[in-house]
Amino acid sequence: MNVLEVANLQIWDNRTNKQLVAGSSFQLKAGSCLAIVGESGSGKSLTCGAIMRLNGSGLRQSGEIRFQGEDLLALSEKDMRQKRGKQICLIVQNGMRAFDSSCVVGVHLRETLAAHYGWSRDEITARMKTAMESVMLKHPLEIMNKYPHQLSGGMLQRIMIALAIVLAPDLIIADEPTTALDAVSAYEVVEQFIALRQTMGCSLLFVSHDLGAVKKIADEVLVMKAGEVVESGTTQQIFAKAQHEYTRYLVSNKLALSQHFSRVMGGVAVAEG
Ligand SMILES: Nc1ncnc2c1ncn2[C@@H]1O[C@H](COP(=O)(O)OP(=O)(O)OP(=O)(O)O)[C@@H](O)[C@H]1O
Repeated sequence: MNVLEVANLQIWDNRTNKQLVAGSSFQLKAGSCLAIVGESGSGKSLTCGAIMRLNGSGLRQSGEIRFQGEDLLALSEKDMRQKRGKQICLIVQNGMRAFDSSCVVGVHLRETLAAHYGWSRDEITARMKTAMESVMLKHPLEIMNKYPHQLSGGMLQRIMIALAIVLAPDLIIADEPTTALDAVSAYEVVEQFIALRQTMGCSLLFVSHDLGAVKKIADEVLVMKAGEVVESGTTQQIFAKAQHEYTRYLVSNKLALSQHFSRVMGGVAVAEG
């Protein structure tokens, strides 16, 4: 069964009328991980934004986006708000921007969880503490009392993953979750995503430039170029027998990055065909 079905998604810039995503279609099977790869500007984030219905009013879109069979584009904004977080959780590239810089992270976590669940403050804190410990964040209570700028990018990403663990959504969309991190933090965050899938069995849409991480985590890969899907297939097919010239170019050009990733992982040659 597919948890997500996107059919003929098209996105335009209202101001210039330029088409930014040109009719992409793909499916994500329940419990599996689909990675979207492609160079900067290929439409990956806009695709995530379209699913979450978070692209701004300067953009318009057409097509069909079905989540567990339900047409997301037909939902009222109120119903869509209920889906965000609790059923579909978005983890973005820059943890610093995801949190309100004017308050300690615990406030954001409590507000998010209180909006979806009728838990008391103590229960929320206890659940967050357990989840934060499970993603290797030491001293969670102290962390919850810190402002975002007092924490590293890797810590903020792990806090978002911990929040996702507590929210227990059916689908996690991770839009370049490791791009802003150093190699060691990126490795740790990818490990946490792998653990998350194993423990929660949730589906994952994983957008990344890091083909080493993609090879490690994804079951299937969608390759985007200039707003179009140029190829899709199993991770094995994409890395070993890519059909499209652009995919082969991406795989070979990202080799350096992947090898860096593999060094951090202790010598596993993740980028090998
Ligand atoms: N709000 C917007 N208004 C107009 N154009 C936009 C808007 N957001 C993105 N674009 C343009 O749409 C194209 C696709 O952008 P998108 O952010 O989806 O790329 P991406 O593949 O996620 O890139 P990156 O890997 O750099 O994040 C780009 O050319 C970008 O400049």
